[in-house]
Parts: sequence; C-alpha cells; structure tokens
Amino acid sequence: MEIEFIKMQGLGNDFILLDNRKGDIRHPYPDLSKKLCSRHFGIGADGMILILKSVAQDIKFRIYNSDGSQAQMCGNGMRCFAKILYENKILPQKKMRVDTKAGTVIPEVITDEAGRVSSVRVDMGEPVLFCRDIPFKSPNEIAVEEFLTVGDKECGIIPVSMGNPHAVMFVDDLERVDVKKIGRSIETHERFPEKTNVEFVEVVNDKELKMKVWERGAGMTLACGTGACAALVAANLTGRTSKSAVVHLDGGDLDIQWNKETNHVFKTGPATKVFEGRIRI
Ligand SMILES: N[C@H](CCC[C@H](N)C(=O)O)C(=O)O
Repeated sequence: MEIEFIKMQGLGNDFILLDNRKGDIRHPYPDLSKKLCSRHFGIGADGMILILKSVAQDIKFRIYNSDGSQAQMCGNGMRCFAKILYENKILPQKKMRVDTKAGTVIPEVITDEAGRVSSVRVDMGEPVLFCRDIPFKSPNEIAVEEFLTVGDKECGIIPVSMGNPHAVMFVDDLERVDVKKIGRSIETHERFPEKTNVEFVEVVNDKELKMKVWERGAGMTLACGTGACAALVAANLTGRTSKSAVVHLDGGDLDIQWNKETNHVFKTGPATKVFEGRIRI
C-alpha cells in the first residue's frame, strides 16, 4: 500500500509523521519505523510519529525511534506534531491535550501575523526522580549524583525521567567528550533496565547550558527536547543553574522553565515542516 507522510524537524531532530487516525496503516509500527527512518533505504529520520485517535484526550501521540523501539515521549517531536495538528486544521484549538505514553502533555502553538506556527510551548509535565520510576537501579530512593562504571572510568550521572529515561552528565569541556563511545555505553548500562538517553552538559552560567546528546534507540541526534528538560532539572537540583535556562544544542536553542509551584517543566522551541510525500510500504 501507499501512505502519505510529512517530514518534520525540530532543531534538526527529524521525524516522519503519519496520520493513522483511520487505522488503515496496519504495518507493525516497530518494523515500519526502522524501514522509513533508514537514511539509505527509506525517507530518513531519527523517529516516526503517529497521529492517532484518542478517547480520553484531544488526540493521541506515539513515537518510535529509528531502531524500531517505542519511546514514551519526544519533546522535539511533540512541537512538530502540534504544528501539523493546528496548521492542517486537524484540531481547531491552539492549546491541545495530547495522550502520550508519558501521560497527558499540553502543547500550545504560537502563531505569527500570517497565522503560521512560529514556535510551540509544551507543558511537559513533572520530572520523575524516584529511581524505581525512572527506572534506575540504585540504593537511593531519589536520584542524586550516581557513579556508573563505564570501561575503566567512573562516570558521574544524574538520572531523571521526563516520561522517558535520561542520564545527565555534567562536563567541563563538551568539545572534549567522546559522545559516541560514552553515550553508547551508558545507553545500555545494566543499571538502566529500560536503557536510557544520555545528555552531556556544560554549564555556561546560571541561565545557560550547552548540551550534546546520545539518544536511546537513535544514537547521536542534533537535539533532544526531553533531554534538555532533564538537563535543566538536574542542573537546578544540583545548584548549577536557576529554574529556567536556555539550552544550546547542536541543532539550536530551547527555552526550558521549571515551574516549582506546579512542578511542571515547560519547553519552548521551533518546529519545521521539511516536505510531504507518499511512499509504498
Ligand atoms: N530517543 C528517545 C525518544 C525521542 C526523544 C527526543 N528526540 C526528544 O526530543 O525528546 C527515547 O527513546 O526516549
């Protein structure tokens, strides 16, 4: 069968969006994601995102990594998702309640004078710090700076979940980190039973972070929205930044705010439609 798709990117983290509200795409999603995300044999992307009908909320969001694994949530992908829902008039409202495997997430599109979505502000919900819920194997009930044995090194990380697991590592000089080698090792570390995304973070000042990311199920990407949220939470918890910061990623900047009254984390950034097409599966 032939299906329509929309290729999107958020700070260079790219996705293939499929509208399967009618349920006519019956191909197993893990296999379909691997095929479509292949940069040599498919369309090419870090992940595949599905627009699905929801009973409980306005719409349902599901994300699969390029290796076919399913993730609970995707920050950059959620901005792309919200942009399409609004611009394609799938949902009339600017503020949406989205059913994700990380719970209900609330994106709000911000439009320019022409009515086009210029950026999206997402209420990402609450960070998860209980080790058992991340999940992360630890004698500690709550995440603190933990040490993982990676090869012949002891790496200090702070485990945080934004619905999906993250290992945040603070470094003095981001340019000197072997992101691939260390990221790959920590992604599959046995203390992360569901694997993990890995963020390498350099503190610029109280309101700025620089970050590179190795993503679970996708490898090095240009940006990770949930990862930027996890990085801000870890930085604030350890007194490195205030409760809001600009996170500089290879693909661009994200604005992250942690509202301590509601304990919700907010992420604001761009979303771009690259092209649309049809592909035989
Ligand atoms: N690889 C992630 C999912 C995509 C998250 C990332 N692209 C984002 O923007 O949050 C995981 O397996 O948890």
